[in-house]
Amino acid sequence: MITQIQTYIVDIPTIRPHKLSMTSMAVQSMVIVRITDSEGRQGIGEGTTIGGLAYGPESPESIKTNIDSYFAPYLKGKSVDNPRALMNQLNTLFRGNGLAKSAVQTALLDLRGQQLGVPVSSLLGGACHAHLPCLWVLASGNTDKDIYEAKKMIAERRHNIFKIKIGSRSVRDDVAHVAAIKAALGDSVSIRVDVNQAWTESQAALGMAALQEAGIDWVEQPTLAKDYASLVRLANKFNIGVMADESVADSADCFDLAARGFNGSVALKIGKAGGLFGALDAAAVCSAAGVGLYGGTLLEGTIGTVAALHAWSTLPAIEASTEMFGPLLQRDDIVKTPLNYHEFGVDIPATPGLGVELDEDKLREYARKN
Ligand SMILES: O=C(O)C[C@H]1C=CC(=O)O1
Ligand SMILES: [Mn+2]
Repeated sequence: MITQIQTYIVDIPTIRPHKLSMTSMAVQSMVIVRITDSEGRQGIGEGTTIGGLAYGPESPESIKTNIDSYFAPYLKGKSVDNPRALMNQLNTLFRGNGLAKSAVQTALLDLRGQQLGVPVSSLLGGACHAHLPCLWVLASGNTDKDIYEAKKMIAERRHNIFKIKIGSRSVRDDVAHVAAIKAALGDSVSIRVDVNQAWTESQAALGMAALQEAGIDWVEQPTLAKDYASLVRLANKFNIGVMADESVADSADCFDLAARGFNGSVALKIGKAGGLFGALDAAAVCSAAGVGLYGGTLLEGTIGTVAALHAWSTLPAIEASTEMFGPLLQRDDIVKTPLNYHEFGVDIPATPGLGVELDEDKLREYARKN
C-alpha cells in the first residue's frame, strides 16, 4: 500500500550552455518523485522539461504542484499491485500533464519491480537489448567547440552519432555550421540536426536541400509542431530523413501523422506520452505504419533516462538510434551509481526496479529549498 508521495525540484548545472532554437540551458531542473509503500520500499521517478515553459506546456513547478495537489491524494492508501490500472484511473480523473504522469508511473513501476524482484523491462514484457546505442547532441553554438567536443567523444568511444541543435540563426549560417562539422568528422560519422520548429516550410526546403548535399542524415522537427502537412510534404520531397518530435506526443498523434502519409521517423519520449506505457503504444502504431523509431529525451537525469531505456529495451528495433545522454550533460548526479556509457551506447540495468538508487546527500544538496 502507498503510504507517502514526496516530490522535489532538483536543479543541477549543465557541463556547458546547451543552446536550442528557443532557449539556452545552463541548469537542468528535474522533478523527482519518491513513492513509499507500507513495507518501507521506495520507488523513484522523474518528470523533466527544458527551459521552464520555453519548450512545452508543463514546467518543473507545474509538475510538482499537480503531483502534490491532485495525483498524490488519489494514490495514497492504494495498492501498487497494478500500476497500469492506477495510471488508467489517473488518466480518467486528471487531463494532460504527461510529464507529471510519466514521473509517477516511473515511480510506481520502480516500486512494483522491487516488490517482485524484477527489472522494470520485465514488467513491460522483457528486454530485447542489454545495451543500446546513444548519440550526443552538439549545442555549444560554436563550430570549433562542437568539432572538438565530437572528436573527443569519438576518441573515447562514447558516441559516434551526433545531433546538432540549429534554428536560432539564419538558415545559411546554420547550414555552414553543420556542413563544417560534418566535413571535419568525415563519412564514418552520422550527423543529424534538430531545428525545434524554427523554420517555415520554404526555409526548410532551402535548408534541407543544402543539408542533404552536405551529407546530413536526418532533420528533426523542421517546422511547427501542428503543421503536419509540411512535415509530410518535406519527408516526401527529400531523401534526407525527417524526424517528428514536438509534432507527436502519443499514439493518437502518431496515427494521425502516419495516416497523412508521413514516411519519416518519430522521437518517442516517455514524458510526452505520459509514461512508458504510452510511449510503447506510440511505438506500436509507428511500427505498424512503417514509421521508424527513435529513443528520445527531454534531457532527463539518470532516473528519467533509465526509465526510458527500460521501455526502449523492449522494442525489437529502434531504427534511428537513441539520444539517452541526458545524465552526461549534467555536472553531477543524484543516484549512487551512474549509468554505464561505453562502446557508443549505454547499458540497461537488469537489477530489480529501475536499477538505480537515490544518493540522499546529493538529493539534499541540489533540491530546491523553497
Ligand atoms: O529533441 C529535443 O527537442 C529536446 C532535447 C533532446 C536532446 C536535446 O539536446 O534536446
Ligand atoms: Mn527534438
